Amino acid sequence: MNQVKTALTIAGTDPSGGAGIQADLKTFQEREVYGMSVITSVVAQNTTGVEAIEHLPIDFIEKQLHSIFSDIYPDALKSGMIATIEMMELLADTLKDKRIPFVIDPVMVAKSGDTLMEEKSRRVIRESLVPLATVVTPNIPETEILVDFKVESYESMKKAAKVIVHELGSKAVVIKGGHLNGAATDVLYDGKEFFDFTAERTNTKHTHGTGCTFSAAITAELAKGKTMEEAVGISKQFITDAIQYSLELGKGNGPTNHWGYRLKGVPSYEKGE
Ligand SMILES: Nc1ncnc2c1ncn2[C@@H]1O[C@H](COP(=O)(O)OP(=O)(O)O)[C@@H](O)[C@H]1O
Ligand SMILES: Cc1ncc(COP(=O)(O)OP(=O)(O)O)c(N)n1
Repeated sequence: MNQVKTALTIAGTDPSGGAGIQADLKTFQEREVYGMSVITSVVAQNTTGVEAIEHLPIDFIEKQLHSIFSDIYPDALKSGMIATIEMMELLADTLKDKRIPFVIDPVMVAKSGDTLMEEKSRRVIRESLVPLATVVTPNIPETEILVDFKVESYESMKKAAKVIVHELGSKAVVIKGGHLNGAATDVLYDGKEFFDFTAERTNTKHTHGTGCTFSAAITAELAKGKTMEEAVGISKQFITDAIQYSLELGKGNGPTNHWGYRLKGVPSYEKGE
């Protein structure tokens, strides 16, 4: 019997390979699920920033979604760069009756400071997509836009997590602490319990694509049937290793290393410890 699990990413591109669709597909491959992609926007970007963006016509995004769902139905999916209100509405309409894990990485602004989601769409994502999510994975600035208050501490991360689940309607949320100081602590809230995932902060500027890689790993693990707590735990180790062994490529912020975990030998989660 064919046991392979499949995952779909719906996102924008990064021709330099560190973020977006390219990072998602590399992560799916490393996490041993069959990866598929629907492209929303083609982005001319590299390790130094974004040069130009072309959004694909909405009917063409719809055709790509149809190609996937009419043929290889994914076991889980994630969305990344969904820049316009039209794209959000299309996605909400397509996914409303799909009973598979849906991970939303609410990509708004790249680390380079370039805008990846139209300003007016930022609030719309709360009503159109977040209620459909199995888990949302905002970084600190994205969390602040979703909840409308400042998030500067562990306590305010927990307060924001409650708002995202109980008021915005996502089943769970992982608020990523990469933008705060000190240890890199992410907070998972599933509507009942909080779980902390903490790693030592790696002192590097080569963190291009961390959020995409982390959310793609969570998607892959959910596709394999892991619980949310297991999926986030495995993905936290995966992204920590990818940052620790990140690549000094390009002239700006180099990409994370998707095979970083292999450089450490067999990680404990692979040994079933
Ligand atoms: N320098 C770092 N060292 C270790 N982990 C980090 C570092 N920067 C970010 N992370 C982790 O990487 C993941 C992605 O977080 P973040 O960089 O905040 O996302 P985004 O790319 O969306 O801004 C989180 O698990 C976060 O804790
Ligand atoms: C097409 C595309 N999608 C998302 C991002 C943002 O990626 P992220 O993982 O948040 O990392 P940074 O690029 O912000 O370092 C992107 N750049 N491009």
